[in-house]
Amino acid sequence: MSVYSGPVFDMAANQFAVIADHLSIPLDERDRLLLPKRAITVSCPIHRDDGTIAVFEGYRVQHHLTLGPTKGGTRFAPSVDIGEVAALAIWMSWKCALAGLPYGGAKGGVRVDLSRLSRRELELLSRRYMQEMIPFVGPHTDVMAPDMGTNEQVMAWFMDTYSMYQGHTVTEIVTGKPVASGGTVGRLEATGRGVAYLARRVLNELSINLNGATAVIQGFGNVGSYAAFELHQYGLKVIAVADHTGALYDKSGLDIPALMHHASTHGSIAGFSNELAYDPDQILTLPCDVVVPAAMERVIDAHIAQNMKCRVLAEGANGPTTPEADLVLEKRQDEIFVIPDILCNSGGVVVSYFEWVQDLQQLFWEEEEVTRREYHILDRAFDQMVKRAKADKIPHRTAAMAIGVEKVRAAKTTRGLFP
Ligand SMILES: NC(=O)C1=CN([C@@H]2O[C@H](COP(=O)(O)OP(=O)(O)OC[C@H]3O[C@@H](n4cnc5c(N)ncnc54)[C@H](OP(=O)(O)O)[C@@H]3O)[C@@H](O)[C@H]2O)C=CC1
Ligand SMILES: O=C(O)CCC(=O)C(=O)O
Repeated sequence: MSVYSGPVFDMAANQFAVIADHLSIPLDERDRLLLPKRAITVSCPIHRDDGTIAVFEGYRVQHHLTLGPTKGGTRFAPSVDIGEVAALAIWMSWKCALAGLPYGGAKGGVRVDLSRLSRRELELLSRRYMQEMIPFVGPHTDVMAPDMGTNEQVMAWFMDTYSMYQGHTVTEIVTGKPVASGGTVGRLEATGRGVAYLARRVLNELSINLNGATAVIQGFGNVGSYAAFELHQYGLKVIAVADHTGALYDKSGLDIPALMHHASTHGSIAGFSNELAYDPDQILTLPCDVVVPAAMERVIDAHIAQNMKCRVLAEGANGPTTPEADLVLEKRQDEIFVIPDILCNSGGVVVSYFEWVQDLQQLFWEEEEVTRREYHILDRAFDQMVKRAKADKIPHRTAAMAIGVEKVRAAKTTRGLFP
């Protein structure tokens, strides 16, 4: 029996089967492409503030090393298990290949409820996780980054722990670090910025006026808040936002800069306004122009997909749409334009790549250059996806993944890994 199981892994495997059928990949090649190269499980003991010892389980899955080091975020959340991490690593592979980055996919995480950790305990856990991973990561082996539940500070602790072990500063071991510790300008905003940029591109192509267009955002962390901010800057009204504490709705548009300030000082959107409180279960089906899921996987099921009333689904989260929902959205593709996750949220890893390149060269770029290059890569991948979808008469997700899988397969084939 495989160690990889669970609904998120099944989803990644199911999507891959669709692509493999579409590309007529022989059955005996499929496991080699799908199953991860390495999966590492570690125990991370820490001394709690009350003097007791607690042990947290950590994971890192490296999907393939064919194109270069593996690359991907680290998630701290109660849901984390090896199946979820493996699925996220596989998606990273198709995402990096679609964007043309010299990486395989990876993902890591610790199963932990952050609401139960003090800042000191979080630092100990972050450092212990990296310490346990030292034999398996490196600037040319596997480069970590933030994901749900981790941020610039956690990346700085990772980098510091690795550097102390090496005896010198190794900024290129992780990306998404603070600029003060070798990070790049523009990484903090990159994922949300990319989501908003692509959503705007689709709105323009659909001839929808940005001024007065409306958006709904689920998740108000790194991705959701910066996507909301950029859409707001473009002139859209962000009419609803949700995080795990609840939702806010204002048909005339929420004050996004004020909400970002509130969320950064209070840790969530709770307490921003009682009058604007709304049912979080209803927000994905609100009538609007753009829906951005930017929280968890599998939030859009077939029922929600059937009831969505948006023109653009811009997937900020990884894996927000179930395969059953994809079948519904395929039938509704003239009504709803799907920008699939591996394209839509790829601005994050694209700018992580720029951060790694800058750290390796010790030559740092201006923000204008970072963002211009990010948008160039997103536009190129978007064009390739749309062209492929039209040519093969397939949904956008199938097209985007087919391009990614083909590139990985071509690299494996030319290196001689297949007979
Ligand atoms: N960070 C990055 O650069 C990238 C992230 N992604 C993906 O984007 C998604 C979000 O990541 P990121 O923004 O970094 O994570 P964060 O931890 O910064 O934010 C996650 C947000 O989702 C909210 N949330 C969690 N559970 C729910 C729920 N059940 N309903 C509504 N909201 C919920 C959180 O609320 P609360 O804070 O109240 O818990 C928080 O607002 C993930 O799928 C991640 O894999 C993809 C590419 C890059
Ligand atoms: O920035 C990176 O390296 C990875 C970001 C990430 O985890 C993702 O794209 O899902």
